[in-house]
Amino acid sequence: MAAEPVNVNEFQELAKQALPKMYYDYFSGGAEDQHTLRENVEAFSRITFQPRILVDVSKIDMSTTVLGFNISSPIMIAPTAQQKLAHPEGEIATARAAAACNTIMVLSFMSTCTVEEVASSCNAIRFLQLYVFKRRDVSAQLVQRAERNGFKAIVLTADTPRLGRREADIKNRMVSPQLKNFEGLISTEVVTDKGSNIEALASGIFDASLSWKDIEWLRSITNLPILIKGVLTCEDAIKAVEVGVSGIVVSNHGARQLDYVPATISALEEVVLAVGGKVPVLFDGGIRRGTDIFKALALGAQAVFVSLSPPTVQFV
Ligand SMILES: Cc1cc2nc3c(=O)[nH]c(=O)nc-3n(C[C@H](O)[C@H](O)[C@H](O)COP(=O)(O)O)c2cc1C
Ligand SMILES: CC(C)CC(=O)C(=O)O
Repeated sequence: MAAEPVNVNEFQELAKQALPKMYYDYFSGGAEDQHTLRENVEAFSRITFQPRILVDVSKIDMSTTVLGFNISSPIMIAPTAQQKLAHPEGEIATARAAAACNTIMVLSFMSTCTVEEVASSCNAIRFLQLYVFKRRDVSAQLVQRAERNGFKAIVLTADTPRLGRREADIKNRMVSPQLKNFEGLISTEVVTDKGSNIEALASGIFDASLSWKDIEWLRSITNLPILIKGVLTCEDAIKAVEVGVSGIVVSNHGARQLDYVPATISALEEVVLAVGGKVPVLFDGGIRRGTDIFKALALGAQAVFVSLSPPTVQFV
């Protein structure tokens, strides 16, 4: 029998063997040259520690609080779309994992299980990630369904006016299934014989005109706290605080959007300094080990998101 995997990279290798190439490439790939994809991981390896010795570490409490919710450790689950492509139980299995770990799951707006299915599957603390569609009424309906079903916050993804150019998806003609959340509302089943169907889907339905003024619109349709995901600069961090968001997520979307943006760990400190403790700063991108999380916390993140790409989804 093969030895048990002992780290995320080894899980990823197993996922590569288990998944159809089209899906593995979708889950693991980045945009264009994948420069930022590599940098997200490599920038962590350039940060080293100055350890102090003879400190009593016999009792460790890793629990923390995010938006008033106590979680067992500063590790939350990032929104990742279409999880049933990796495992038949999809986002329900992820929610159960979040509940078992006593942490927060952010459900992707483009999930394969509905908000109702996820809500009734377990008592995990759930936030909903939001994409704003050209059909604003569809986005609004989903936000309101999430609110009715006990979701606790909205995480507005602000780095995806169009989908990043993911060349593996173009070559594979990546397909996009009909997403159950939108049945009867809008079709997500795009069929194009050219390139990535998922890219065609995003350019067809995502509202590329989304801008700062729309935070006001979002506030008008929900009472939930709003976090903004995709901040990489002090300028945008200051704006986010000015428009009154409840939290900021430093993220480059796992390097799947604009290539050649900085590794997120390189952008974290300037955002933390600009925010000055006014709202919590969360972080994702390139985390593969506990020491990566320690580095993000040391640079001022309140907690991190890890993405459940195939490594974990397939084998939890
Ligand atoms: C397969 C996959 C799907 C994703 N889907 C979404 C999504 O639907 N919404 C979103 O805001 N971010 C999405 N992301 C980005 C993640 O939330 C997160 O920002 C990123 O994966 C963190 O980087 P990491 O993968 O290196 O941990 C996705 C990432 C992956 C890998
Ligand atoms: C369906 C996609 C728009 C989901 C996403 O955000 C991603 O694949 O990065």
